Amino acid sequence: MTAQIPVTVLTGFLGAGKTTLLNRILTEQHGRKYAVIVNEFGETGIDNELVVDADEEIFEMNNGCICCTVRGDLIRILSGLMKRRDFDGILIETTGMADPAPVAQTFYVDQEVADRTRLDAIVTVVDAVNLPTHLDEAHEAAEQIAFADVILLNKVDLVDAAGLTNVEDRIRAINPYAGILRSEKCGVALDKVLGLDAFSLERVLEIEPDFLDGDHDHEHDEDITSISLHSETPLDPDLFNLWFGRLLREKGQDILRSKGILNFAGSDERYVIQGVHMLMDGSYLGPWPKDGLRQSKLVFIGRNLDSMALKEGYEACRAA
Ligand SMILES: Nc1nc2c(ncn2[C@@H]2O[C@H](COP(=O)(O)OP(=O)(O)OP(=O)(O)O)[C@@H](O)[C@H]2O)c(=O)[nH]1
Repeated sequence: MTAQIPVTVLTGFLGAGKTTLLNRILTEQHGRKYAVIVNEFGETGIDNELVVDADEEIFEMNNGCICCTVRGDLIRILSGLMKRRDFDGILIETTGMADPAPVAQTFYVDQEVADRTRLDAIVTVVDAVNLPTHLDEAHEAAEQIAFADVILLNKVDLVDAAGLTNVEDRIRAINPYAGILRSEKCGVALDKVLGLDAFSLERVLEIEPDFLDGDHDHEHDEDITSISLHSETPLDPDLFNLWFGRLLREKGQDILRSKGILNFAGSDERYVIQGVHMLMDGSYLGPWPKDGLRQSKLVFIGRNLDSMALKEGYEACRAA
């Protein structure tokens, strides 16, 4: 019998640091090759462009949540990968809104996948700043912690010691078993997150006795939606930063996550903008492809999103 390929699921709420961890894994010298599957909540894929340009092939699954409508896609991608086997492991980055249970279920209830792969661990990245709010407002945040084999308590640079203890207490109340590693920018030794052989079916059955029954009945917070904006006209960087900064200051409670790749007038590089609630961050990512279209794309995920106002605000940032 051929060895089962280990699969690591990277999960965690919107903006916690999953792509940061994925990039860390892909850039570090470990001599292993990974197939990477990235799933996003918004219909416009941004993450595949934010994942470092490593040798690894990236399979993108957009327009739906990995735990719901696109599970068939996941099985298809996994089946295709199984035929090749030219890699040592599979990494799956879920959307920030995913419930990890049905993702884990795929590795047990689909026979072909179950025979050829082995769920090594569910690694949950936690945003030390926003976890308390996320736990109060979205049940997915608690599910991601409950199913974790390892938890990265990330963004420790932004929270004081008392705040970190408080967040750790909340994590422990949901999952007393998983190891908690404190991190800044997901800077942990990779042997603490990969090759752990940590996923335990028994523990999962304790949390969810019908885990092996196939269909997983779960609901998402219907209030959380996404809006994607696109344009080919270059944007004025000053106008954009002014608008975006004010938007997050005023609506950052409701705008849980924002991210984009922008075509700024006067620059040949792609500009990446990142927002997690009110915190924003931006940097140049490298040149646009030589003969490709320079299309800006911006995605908002949150509650009560006013698509008209967002569209108008964005369009007003066009360079003259
Ligand atoms: N200050 C600080 N910022 C961080 C840290 N880790 C990640 N970030 C920033 O947080 C933002 C979100 O990080 P990502 O890695 O894209 O988060 P994600 O979980 O992949 O986000 P989604 O996939 O959209 O849910 C980015 O701007 C990161 O640079 C950290 O430890 N400290």
